[in-house]
Amino acid sequence: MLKVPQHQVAGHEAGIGKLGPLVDESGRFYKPLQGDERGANEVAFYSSLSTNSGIPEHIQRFFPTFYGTQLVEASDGSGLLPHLVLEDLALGRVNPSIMDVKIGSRTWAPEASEKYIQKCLKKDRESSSLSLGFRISGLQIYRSKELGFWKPGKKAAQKLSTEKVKLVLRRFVSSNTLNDLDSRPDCAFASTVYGGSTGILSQLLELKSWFEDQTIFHLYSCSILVMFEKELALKGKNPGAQIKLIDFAHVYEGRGVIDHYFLGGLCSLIKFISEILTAPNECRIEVSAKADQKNLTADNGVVADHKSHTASDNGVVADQKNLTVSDNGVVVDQKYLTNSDNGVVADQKNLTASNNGIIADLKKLTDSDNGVS
Ligand SMILES: O=P(O)(O)O[C@@H]1[C@@H](OP(=O)(O)O)[C@H](OP(=O)(O)O)[C@H](O)[C@H](OP(=O)(O)O)[C@H]1OP(=O)(O)O
Ligand SMILES: Nc1ncnc2c1ncn2[C@@H]1O[C@H](COP(=O)(O)OP(=O)(O)O)[C@@H](O)[C@H]1O
Repeated sequence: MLKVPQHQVAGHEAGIGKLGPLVDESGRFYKPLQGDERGANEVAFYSSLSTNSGIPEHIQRFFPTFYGTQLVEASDGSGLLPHLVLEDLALGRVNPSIMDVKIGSRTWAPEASEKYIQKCLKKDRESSSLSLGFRISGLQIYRSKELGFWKPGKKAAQKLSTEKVKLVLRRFVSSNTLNDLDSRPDCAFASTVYGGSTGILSQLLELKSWFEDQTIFHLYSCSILVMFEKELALKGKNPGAQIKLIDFAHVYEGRGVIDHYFLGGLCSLIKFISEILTAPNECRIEVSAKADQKNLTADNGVVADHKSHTASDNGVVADQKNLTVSDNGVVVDQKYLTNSDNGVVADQKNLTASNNGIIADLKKLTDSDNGVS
């Protein structure tokens, strides 16, 4: 018997007349295949995963197990429809706190249609994607038996300001999680959930080290699902802190190029989580938009990371140089985010001269979005 997942925090939801994922009791998660290339993309990605020698075993564990596709009764009542059959990541968790973090400052693949790009660009601008390199697509934080979960609506979660996103990363591991965002989070579970050799930070760092090398895939609009169980943490037990990569409808071939969008967003997330571990009590709640932006520009992690790559001279630099001259747009995009008032124009002129598809992207970003400074 298939039912609606109890702990879904983002994405399309099953309901009356609504197509969304379903779960069974044996621990399988059925995600309906989108009829267009998104469904085909995701199947192709999962099908290639286990046999792809470029993905080491210790990285394979970050993906849900894939059990193929199956025709099942769709949740919207439209009859039998092919679904991806995946491991149900919430199986065995009683009251999990879950956060869906969509990684990347840009969430559309290069092949996307103009209409789809506009839709994504709007969401990227209106969320923290453009400024932080990631956004919270949805979340639930377990509070207590009496209070249940704090689960802001999907749209509300996505519209959180950059400061609020940082605050939510703290609330996620706090014991004083009331409904309002004004209370100062105590970060009581930061060290057990984010920290330690098996904690979230350590897992994110492992993923990062792979993304520093891998050039097989570019994962647009992919999410990191972050999970743990507060009740276990309270009992002094292992809280089951875990990250998993999900949503591969917009995977694109890497063609020998580093996935800078994903890597940049991942570094940014790592930076904020590291900060929580090093300074769990330093929580600035009120910061003016301008100060916030300054802070991001100077200290956003995406930038810092690129700086450190540059300084470390480890091949990424050469890569970035190639990317710049080969009109890839990634580096320029980073520049755009970093120094919107310098250098970018020259670069964009070069790019425009080369007249490829990426220029159009940059134009969109430039013409209509030069308020990011
Ligand atoms: O339609 P919406 O507004 O729910 O958008 C979906 C997004 O939900 P959101 O509201 O941004 O959380 C949804 O985002 P999340 O997975 O929820 O982060 C996807 O971006 C989805 O696109 P696709 O199926 O991956 O191509 C988006 O679906 P499409 O409408 O583009 O198919
Ligand atoms: N394998 C899984 N097991 C459990 N929950 C999942 C799994 N995959 C996704 N989810 C839940 O469903 C949500 C949406 O998943 P996603 O693949 O992004 O769908 P969509 O393409 O509709 O956006 C996630 O935020 C998560 O809560």
